[in-house]
Amino acid sequence: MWETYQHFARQHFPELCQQRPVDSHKGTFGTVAIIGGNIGMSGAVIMAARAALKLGAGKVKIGFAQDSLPLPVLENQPEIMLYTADALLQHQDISAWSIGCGLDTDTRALHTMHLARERFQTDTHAQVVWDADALNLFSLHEDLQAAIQSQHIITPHPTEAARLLHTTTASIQADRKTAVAQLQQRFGCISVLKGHHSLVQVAAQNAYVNLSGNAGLATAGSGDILSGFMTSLLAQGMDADIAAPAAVWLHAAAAEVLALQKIGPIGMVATELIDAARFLRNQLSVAIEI
Ligand SMILES: NC(=O)C1=CN([C@@H]2O[C@H](COP(=O)(O)OP(=O)(O)OC[C@H]3O[C@@H](n4cnc5c(N)ncnc54)[C@H](O)[C@@H]3O)[C@@H](O)[C@H]2O)[C@@H](O)CC1
Ligand SMILES: Nc1ncnc2c1ncn2[C@@H]1O[C@H](COP(=O)(O)OP(=O)(O)O)[C@@H](O)[C@H]1O
Repeated sequence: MWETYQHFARQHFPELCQQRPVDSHKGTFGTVAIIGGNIGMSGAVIMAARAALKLGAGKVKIGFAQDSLPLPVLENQPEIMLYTADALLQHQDISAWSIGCGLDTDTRALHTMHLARERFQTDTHAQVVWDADALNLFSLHEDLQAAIQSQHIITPHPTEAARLLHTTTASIQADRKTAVAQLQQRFGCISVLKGHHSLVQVAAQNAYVNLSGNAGLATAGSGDILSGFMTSLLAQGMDADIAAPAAVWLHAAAAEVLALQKIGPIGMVATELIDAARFLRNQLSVAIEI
């Protein structure tokens, strides 16, 4: 039943199909940092962090854009370490970052983005996925865009893309291929335009069209889960130009797995994608001989 997925992944994303080395340890699979989660949207970073952990990252840390921690421990995921965003942005052991889920655009969020700009303007080799309100803040405060490096990934949905390109959602949707190429050119980084048949533009001539997925993905937090998956693959050592399309494909394929199990598309919730993607990734590596 899973052969079609195995076949596709082996052809397009062989890195997703590799088994874990027998002598691996948690350091082998990197440390993820998820920055965002302003007051009322702690759930966004928690979802992204759980997605990163369960897709195989060695360690996962959350940095809440709040003055103090909203909770001392995640009771249903105590493996995840909790910090304020200000504290986590000082850590030196991070393999990959996701910045923006549930961040909001208020003065607290802006303060976090200024700290992020300071860090990534000098830490130029960092792996970063910019998502959600980080993108909205890039639109509102163009000076923040100095943080973006060529190996970074931006993941706007059509309305975020419209804000970034100072146009309307309708015009983005009218010509999505041109829009994603403009994002890549304008921001000089890997660009993902989300939505039905998400597009990934890695370089001027290098676009990937994702055909997996279903409308079950149209649910709150689904993008936060994608951000967690993508950052997890980066932390595990995948190059950004592969991690971006691979995460887009796996995230959408997980929705297909849930639909096959009759958990969706109607009423599927974002966190359900996590175990489905973990299941699928393990299926992909099952029959591979190294
Ligand atoms: N539990 C939580 O804490 C959650 C927090 N979230 C956060 O909420 C913040 C606001 O994000 P939102 O995206 O909800 O708000 P936005 O105002 O940025 O965008 C939502 C609107 O964008 C348009 N849009 C999105 N996808 C589209 C598509 N494929 N085609 C056409 N139009 C499309 C729709 O009009 C939609 O109502 C973000 O920081 C996000 O991370 C959300 O992820 C939901 C869950
Ligand atoms: N109709 C659809 N078909 C395929 N994928 C979809 C559809 N609607 C949404 N998605 C996917 O779901 C995710 C939604 O992300 P986003 O809009 O950022 O959600 P949120 O902000 O709630 O986390 C994206 O990966 C997008 O490509």
